[in-house]
Amino acid sequence: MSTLLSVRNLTMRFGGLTAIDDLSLEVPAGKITGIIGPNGAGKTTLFNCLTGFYKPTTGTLRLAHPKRGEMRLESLPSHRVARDAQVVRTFQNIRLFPKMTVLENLIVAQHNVLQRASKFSIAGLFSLPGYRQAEREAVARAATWLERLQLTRFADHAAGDLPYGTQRRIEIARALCVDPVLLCLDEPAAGLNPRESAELNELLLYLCREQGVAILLIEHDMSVVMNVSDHICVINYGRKIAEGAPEAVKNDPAVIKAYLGEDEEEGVMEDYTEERAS
Ligand SMILES: Nc1ncnc2c1ncn2[C@@H]1O[C@H](COP(=O)(O)OP(=O)(O)OP(=O)(O)O)[C@@H](O)[C@H]1O
Repeated sequence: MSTLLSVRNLTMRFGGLTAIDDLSLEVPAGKITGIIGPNGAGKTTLFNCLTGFYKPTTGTLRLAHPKRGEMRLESLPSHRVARDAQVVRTFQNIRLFPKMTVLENLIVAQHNVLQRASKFSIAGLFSLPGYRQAEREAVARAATWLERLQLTRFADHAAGDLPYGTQRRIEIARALCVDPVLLCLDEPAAGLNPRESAELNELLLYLCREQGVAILLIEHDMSVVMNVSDHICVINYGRKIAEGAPEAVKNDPAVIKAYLGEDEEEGVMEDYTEERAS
């Protein structure tokens, strides 16, 4: 499988604090790559560097865009990372527009396409045919993803009135509306109950296996990350301490030590995984 994203020697400093420390990793196309690590390890900072929220102190982020060729994410502003590189993220905290309907949330996400079609207001203002066509396509794209994610029945509900697990699913549907080349999910299982976590597993596997979406997944819930990831990269204090298949990573002494401290026995990570899964 070809490399989609290549992170090389990434460092991000905030004053005297080094949140990411010379990190290198490869993200393959069409696979799920898990990023795990204890609190404060630098996981979200990595996403912030990838998506243009932070400009890395040093290092390169090369995206092999299937249509545009190589793109250097570290030099793009955040709106261009989403619009041109099609690297899209969700956040730890749900950021839907709670009073808008689910369908409206998914249409707003396509504002780049609609704005272009509106010729920056004039065509939109007069509802010219090109703009109406773009609007129809935006609604159709939203309806497709709502159906694929089994959310159609909620299309006209206010997003903020829906259960937490459903809102998380809507956030993912919204991100999918911009046809991501790489979908970055920041703790999508946070706040979900075990049934919702199991449904999330199915959804992530469906997106990857059936829709070919490459996913970069930050997750603390081991019942999700260990079950769906093809490859896991473990970071601690901004440095990569292990990587590999889930089975290898969860038995890695450096990972067990990072999560549970010096004195724990091997295999506790496995117990932890099973405990979270049950
Ligand atoms: N804008 C910022 N200014 C200063 N320090 C920051 C900033 N953003 C992150 N940090 C620090 O960088 C380190 C890594 O934080 P980050 O949020 O990336 O960790 P994380 O692995 O995502 O943690 P968690 O699992 O708790 O979400 C932390 O020490 C954090 O306080």
